[in-house]
Amino acid sequence: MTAALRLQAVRARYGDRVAVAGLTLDVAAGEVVALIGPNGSGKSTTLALAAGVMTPASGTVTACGIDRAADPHGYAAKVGLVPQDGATYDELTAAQNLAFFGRLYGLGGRELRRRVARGLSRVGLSERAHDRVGTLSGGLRQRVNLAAALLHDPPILLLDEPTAALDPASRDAFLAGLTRLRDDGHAILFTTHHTDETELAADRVAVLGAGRLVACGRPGDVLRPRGREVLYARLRMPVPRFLEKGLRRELAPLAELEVTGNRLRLSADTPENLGRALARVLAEGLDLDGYRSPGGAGARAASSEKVVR
Ligand SMILES: Nc1ncnc2c1ncn2[C@@H]1O[C@H](COP(=O)(O)OP(=O)(O)OP(=O)(O)O)[C@@H](O)[C@H]1O
Repeated sequence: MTAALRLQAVRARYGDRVAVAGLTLDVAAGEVVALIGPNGSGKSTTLALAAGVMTPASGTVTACGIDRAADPHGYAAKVGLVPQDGATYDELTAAQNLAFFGRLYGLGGRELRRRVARGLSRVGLSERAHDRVGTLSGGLRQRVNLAAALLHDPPILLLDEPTAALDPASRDAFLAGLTRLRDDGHAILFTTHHTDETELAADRVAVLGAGRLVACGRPGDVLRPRGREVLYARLRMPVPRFLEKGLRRELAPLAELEVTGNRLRLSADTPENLGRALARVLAEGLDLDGYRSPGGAGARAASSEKVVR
């Protein structure tokens, strides 16, 4: 695969503090790469470098073959950024926000109106075009941010913790939207603190530690301890805290259970133990909407007969 975004031996510092210490990373067209790492490991700085809003101390950054140092305007046309705190104005409507960003890219008149309408439709917000962004839910606001980043049709999309403020259902919908953009051929780099998101939405995960790439590969290979089986399921109803605690204790000999919002994650050392643990979860009366094993064949309907032998 040819790289759409290429960071080569990039270093960046704030004063004396080195934030990125010689990073080489490619993202191909039609690929989603998740950037993870502890606080302060250089994720946001890497995105700022990739977005062309920060100049590296050394190394090169190219987007679709355009060198950011040689042609900053040409480079900017190739990348769209959704910053960590969003970029939209609460007092403006969704359409006014997009028009504002369009003008920054030199668009105007009929072409601007066309792009704004298309941008809103692309993220499913045509109906809310004239609502002030401050009145929208976090998930809808994030979709306006996404439409703003895509207004100039960049082939490369960069997102800094795009799901941090979203509830689990909005997060799933947002990640599904990223997958669609990936399937349309976009190269996508996003940062996250949630490893389950990398398994669900990313083709590769890049792990940063102190500004260096410490691991890079398929999420299952990089993040899952060898030989460990993982399964995700969506719950139709939240699990009461006391039940979650009791279940976690009961499952401990077989599997580890994690519940985040309406998402449940089970991991075990063998497929058999994973199946037994899932059977216990179902026997407990937990209503699952669907389950998915990242290494497996994808989403299937939840049903005890299918998995418990
Ligand atoms: N504006 C700044 N001025 C000085 N130092 C900074 C600045 N921004 C970041 N740093 C430092 O650079 C390093 C990398 O920070 P960065 O924000 O890129 O990490 P991060 O992995 O995104 O962290 P987080 O997960 O907390 O968002 C850290 O040591 C941080 O303290």
